[in-house]
Amino acid sequence: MLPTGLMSTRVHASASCCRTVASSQQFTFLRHLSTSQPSTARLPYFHRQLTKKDKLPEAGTTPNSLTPLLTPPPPPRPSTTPKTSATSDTILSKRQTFKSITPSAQLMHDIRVQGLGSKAESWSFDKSSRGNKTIRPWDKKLPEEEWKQLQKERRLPAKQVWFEQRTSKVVEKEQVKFPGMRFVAGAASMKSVPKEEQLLKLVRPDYFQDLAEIEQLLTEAEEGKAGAGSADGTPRLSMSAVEIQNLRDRKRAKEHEIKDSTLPEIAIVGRSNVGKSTMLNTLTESPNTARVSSKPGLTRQLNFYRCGDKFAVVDMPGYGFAFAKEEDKVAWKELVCSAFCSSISQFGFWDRVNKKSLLIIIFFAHRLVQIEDYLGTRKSLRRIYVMIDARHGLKVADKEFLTMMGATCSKKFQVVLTKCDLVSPPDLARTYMVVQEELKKSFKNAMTDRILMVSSYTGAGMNTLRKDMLSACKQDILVRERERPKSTLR
Ligand SMILES: Nc1nc2c(ncn2[C@@H]2O[C@H](COP(=O)(O)OP(=O)(O)OP(=O)(O)O)[C@@H](O)[C@H]2O)c(=O)[nH]1
Ligand SMILES: [Mg+2]
Repeated sequence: MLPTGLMSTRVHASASCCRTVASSQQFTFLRHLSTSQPSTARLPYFHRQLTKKDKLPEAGTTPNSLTPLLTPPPPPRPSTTPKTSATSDTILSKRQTFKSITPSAQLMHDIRVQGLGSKAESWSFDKSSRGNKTIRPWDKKLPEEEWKQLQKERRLPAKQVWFEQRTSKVVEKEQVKFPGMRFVAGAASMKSVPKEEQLLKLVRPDYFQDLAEIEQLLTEAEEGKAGAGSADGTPRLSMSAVEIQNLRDRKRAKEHEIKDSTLPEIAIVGRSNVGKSTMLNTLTESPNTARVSSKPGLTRQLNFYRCGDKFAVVDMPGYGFAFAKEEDKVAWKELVCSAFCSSISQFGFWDRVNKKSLLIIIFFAHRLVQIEDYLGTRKSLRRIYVMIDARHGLKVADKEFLTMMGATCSKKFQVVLTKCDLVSPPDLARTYMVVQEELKKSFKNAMTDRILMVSSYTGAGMNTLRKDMLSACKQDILVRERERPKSTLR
């Protein structure tokens, strides 16, 4: 278990300044030390200029246009402004401040034990004929005694849990392997971005049969070929407009029924490219569950993955313009602001913003509406997992999204730090503490007792995440202990 509160933090303000062991509140203050300095300290020159302007003319001196010519030029500003060493030293860069945080021993221990962090893989070496090979504890089959001994020494998690494995059969078309449960999302259907109907199919395949029949009838009716597919081969009369309308209504009702599923759901949200889909693949131990790309924006719809009759995981499209070009960002912002103020035609947007930008903004706006709609209205939603890149912590896009989510949705959310294999353990611990502090300060719906950390590449932290997901859905199907999961990425 990870520590609940923020541990005491030592901040090295500077080489000359004092070393402070700060409490959580002090830590927050000191972290923003550079911005909380008085303006004189940060901008001495401009401050002087401003105070000069504000000064009233002295008594007896009248303002004269010639005065500047007659009065001797002001003495040149001393080039060596008495920069107080304390001032320059106390202005810490963001990076310095970050590095000055001392992670707690407990947090470091948890990170090491879970195998998180970039150096976590080098546990031991095996000198073979091919050279040195890194052996991780979960690579070798440890004898029971040795395993227990390691657990005693707290070098391994006290309890490693796994889903019950019901079948070890090769994955079939319609069943993606999920340890212990049948995953109904079809690996084949996920190869291309599925249409809405296909997504619905992923939620409730049995419901979908009826819908398919209705759709078939509708297409036939619309094409004027009703009866062509009747069982006895006798042609039927073509449908009237009222009958077609009835069919449409039935279709809509069916879709609603599917959409308002009562199956507990877990939503995975996060910035584009943060690793949501990859995490789902590692969770399911199948590289084909969701499509993954190094380019942001691959997942474009809400993808429902049903986990037997237990719960469903919803992989969401990413938010944020993390990888957009600067000019595109400006164009989007401009467009969004102005679109709220007035109609497009009035402002002549087509002339000012290129069409590509417009399409992109519509694309992102549509996504946000989609996500917001889902999170705000879905009754069966049990928990939201917000993915944050462990290398960057909370970014502006994340904060904006969480604020928006706080306004529309009262559900609790759990933050998960992803890509933990790319960060060194101390930096990971620091990010953990900074994110936890920020969440405590600004987001009341955040679950701040602990933040989960995972790496989809090494599989580290996945068991904890699985446990958390199951407890969110009130499932108690954790029965079998197992070693660390294998990574799905080669
Ligand atoms: N090193 C490392 N890379 C990762 C990890 N997880 C994902 N990636 C990489 O990050 C990139 C993006 O992964 P995706 O899973 O497609 O990201 P996403 O959040 O689903 O992106 P969108 O669908 O665009 O919202 C891929 O190139 C992955 O290989 C991880 O744990 N470690
Ligand atoms: Mg994705």
